[in-house]
Amino acid sequence: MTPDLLEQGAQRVQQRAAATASGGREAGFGRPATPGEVDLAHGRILYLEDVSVSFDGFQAINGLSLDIAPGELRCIIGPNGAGKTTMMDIITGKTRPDAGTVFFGSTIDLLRHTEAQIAQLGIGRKFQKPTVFEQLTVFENLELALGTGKGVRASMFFRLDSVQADRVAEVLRTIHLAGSERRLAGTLSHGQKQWLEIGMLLMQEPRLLLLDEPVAGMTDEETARTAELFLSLKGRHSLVVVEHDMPFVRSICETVTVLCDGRVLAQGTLDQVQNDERVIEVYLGR
Ligand SMILES: Nc1ncnc2c1ncn2[C@@H]1O[C@H](COP(=O)(O)OP(=O)(O)OP(=O)(O)O)[C@@H](O)[C@H]1O
Repeated sequence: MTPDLLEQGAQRVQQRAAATASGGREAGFGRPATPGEVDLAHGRILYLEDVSVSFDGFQAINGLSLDIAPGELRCIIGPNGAGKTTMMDIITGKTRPDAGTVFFGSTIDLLRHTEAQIAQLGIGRKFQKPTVFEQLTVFENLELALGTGKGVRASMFFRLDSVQADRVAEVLRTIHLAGSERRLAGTLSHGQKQWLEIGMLLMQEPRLLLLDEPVAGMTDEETARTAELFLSLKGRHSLVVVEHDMPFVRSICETVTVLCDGRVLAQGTLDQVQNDERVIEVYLGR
């Protein structure tokens, strides 16, 4: 364990003591926190310590510790079955670990929140396959993600308030779909559908985005534009990207984490981890 992790663990013990004395309110326990309340005082937006989960006796995650800084763009790589998807499932509340700690900022214990609450807290997840509404326009998909509560077909751009309209326009530019807002989503290319789905997540202004193999199936040009997109999101959002495409990883990431057998095997620049004997062994030696 790094000194950093030790220090944070000690801080959480203190917070737990405060939570006991106060009914948990100060520490953010026992109540759904609201978006925007993420406490970044300790320089971590996401923090996992010693997380484990097994399925029918198989240890899919095995003492996994990881922390992500606010605004960071982190890539997670690892061989098939390393536990990457299970890790995302744990962060988003889909899978409950048997042991360990998972915090959003310093005070929000994600293990005390439901999957729906975690999404509302500002953690957006994108699965590998695009899941946009193909029969709706690009604009309608984004509007739906805004959750205006209006009927989809009845909703028109000018009915949004100016802040919402500005937000849609900004997201359209960010995802390279400005000028395509009236197109049916079903007519978009695979890459454009992926960008639209990312845009739908951005409408919720997430603090943290979890992206599972975002460039799988994309053309080289779409992959390059996705790299630009992610680099433009970094800073304002934190991104955790699971990806097998190494040239893409190289184009976006400063720090790469290698998972294997449900834990962190190595971490560093892509060059550092690619030259690590243990990493070479798990990628080539099996
Ligand atoms: N619900 C489950 N029940 C049983 N085993 C599971 C379950 N979910 C995951 N596993 C197992 O846990 C291990 C980790 O799976 P996971 O999907 O997290 O790996 P991954 O790193 O995402 O792999 P890939 O790169 O192939 O997507 C695998 O051996 C998988 O078969």
